[in-house]
Amino acid sequence: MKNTVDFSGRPFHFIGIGGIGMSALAYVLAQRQLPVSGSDIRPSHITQRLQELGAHIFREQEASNLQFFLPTAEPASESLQPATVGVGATNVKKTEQSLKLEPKLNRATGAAALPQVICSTAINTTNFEYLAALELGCPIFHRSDVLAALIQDYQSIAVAGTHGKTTTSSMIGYLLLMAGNDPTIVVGGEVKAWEGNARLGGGAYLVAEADESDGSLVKFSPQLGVVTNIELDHPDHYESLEQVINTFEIFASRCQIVVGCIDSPPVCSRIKPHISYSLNPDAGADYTASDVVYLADGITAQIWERGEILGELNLPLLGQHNLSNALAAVAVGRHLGLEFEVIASAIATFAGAKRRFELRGEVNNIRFIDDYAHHPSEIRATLAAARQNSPNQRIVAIFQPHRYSRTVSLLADFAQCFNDADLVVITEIYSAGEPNNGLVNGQQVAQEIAAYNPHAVYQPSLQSVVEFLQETLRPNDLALFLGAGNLNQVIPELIANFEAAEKDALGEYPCPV
Ligand SMILES: CC(=O)N[C@H]1[C@@H](OP(=O)(O)OP(=O)(O)OC[C@H]2O[C@@H](n3ccc(=O)[nH]c3=O)[C@H](O)[C@@H]2O)O[C@H](CO)[C@@H](O)[C@@H]1O[C@H](C)C(=O)O
Ligand SMILES: Nc1ncnc2c1ncn2[C@@H]1O[C@H](COP(=O)(O)OP(=O)(O)OP(=O)(O)O)[C@@H](O)[C@H]1O
Ligand SMILES: C[C@H](N)C(=O)O
Repeated sequence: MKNTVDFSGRPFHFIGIGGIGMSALAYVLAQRQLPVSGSDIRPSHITQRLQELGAHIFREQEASNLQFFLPTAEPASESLQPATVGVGATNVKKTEQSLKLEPKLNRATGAAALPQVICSTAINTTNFEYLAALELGCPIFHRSDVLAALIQDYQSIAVAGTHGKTTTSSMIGYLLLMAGNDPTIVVGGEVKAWEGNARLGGGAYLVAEADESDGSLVKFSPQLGVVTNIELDHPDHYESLEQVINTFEIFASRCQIVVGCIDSPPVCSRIKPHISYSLNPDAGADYTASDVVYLADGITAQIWERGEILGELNLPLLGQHNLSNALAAVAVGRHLGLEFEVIASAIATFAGAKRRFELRGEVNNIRFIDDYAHHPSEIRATLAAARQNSPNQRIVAIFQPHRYSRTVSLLADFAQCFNDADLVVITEIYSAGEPNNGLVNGQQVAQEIAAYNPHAVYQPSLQSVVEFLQETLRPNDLALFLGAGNLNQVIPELIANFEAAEKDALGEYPCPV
């Protein structure tokens, strides 16, 4: 019999628990008082938050982690002995410390004691903890199997699309929260309103992000599906745009109702949404906007529903791409029966998700902004928003290409998406766990961009980026950090350095005697 995810009390053990999708599920299950544990090779504030909830987090990823679920702590069999194992780049060693761990988990007997092991796509089949779970006979699921089961448990809204999933799903979750529906929310980014990427509510609705990167969104059967747009973004999984479209068609066929943006040609012609939205008032969509005014701190627009005006929307986000995301949220809210006034007043206070055009600080009239853009269309949209918002500032775009597969496949598009930047800094490619195929590197990306924007330079490392920007940034610059990897780690250091330099310049520090 095919295993089904058991929410009745059997333990969950997440391999890769610190992932943005994995941790959201782990959070909700832990909040539902289910036994949750997991491991991750990268401790973070996200794993720390789960630990504070009582989840058992193993800092090393090794076969013996699973021994702690067995009623007796018999030494593992020879084949499981993880004296020294390699996990990815991490050689881990069973340590005395780990033997002292006493899991705060219920100790059922026999097979029932074994946890349901949940794996991220980032966990490959050579992972020793995964292999140990297989050998012990644990039920093994993918992250999407747990999400699919949760989606079945609620009146669910699943937000899919190549770009804008996290922003749109977070906005929908937020407006349902503000409307008093107490939703459960599972998204791919961190949102201030619920201080993270997940929230357990007591209401009937679940709002989830439906990730297409590994094709697993075809498992979901939500009442309401949203498709924001469709492009090729994961050549590591899809051979062509046609394959991406086919996957979204399967997803859409499993939704009772589909809300879609018909400004995206494949959504318009292939998904054919039941409820449509468009930035073009003449496109004949069910929802659209007119009288759009782009302000310094957001956007106002008149919102229309099937030819009738609903009223004014004040969106505290920048860029027409976010107005498009907001139209999706309005369409969903209206479909769920909310008054436009309730929707508009909620969206007016939506602060967005972290790392989505997030202002990290301002020093000496230099603004430091963090954005998750890692696809040419996302970079183009975000630079257009920055240019619109700051027509008189010098825009310095610092971009960390993300995945070798995406960079080589979309190189021609990356070359032409930085035209709105006055200066472009390109770093070495962030692997995201991919092997370096040797087909492309950051310097080549900078060279390709320079053919269209002559002010493109290559700074290979995060340290060289810091040194370069300290010499280059000047008052009235907008420093826009673009990427989904670890580039944004340099922002706090840069801000601190500029603050120190400013204090020096103001003579606030006594001169050394
Ligand atoms: C790989 C993958 O499918 N990632 C997607 C999945 O997150 P999750 O499944 O949690 O994946 P992770 O965030 O990438 O986080 C993965 C976690 O796994 C650890 N690790 C990784 C390797 C290893 O050997 N051991 C080990 O512990 C590692 O340290 C990290 O914390 O779902 C999210 C929500 O939709 C997507 O945003 C996310 O990125 C998609 C692609 C995108 O938005 O395009
Ligand atoms: N509707 C949109 N069209 C194009 N770009 C967008 C759109 N919405 C957001 N973006 C850009 O894409 C970035 C990622 O946004 P978001 O995280 O909401 O999308 P996502 O689909 O969850 O991303 P991913 O799946 O790649 O992690 C944003 O920081 C912004 O630069
Ligand atoms: C950023 C996106 N989650 C990727 O891994 O490509």
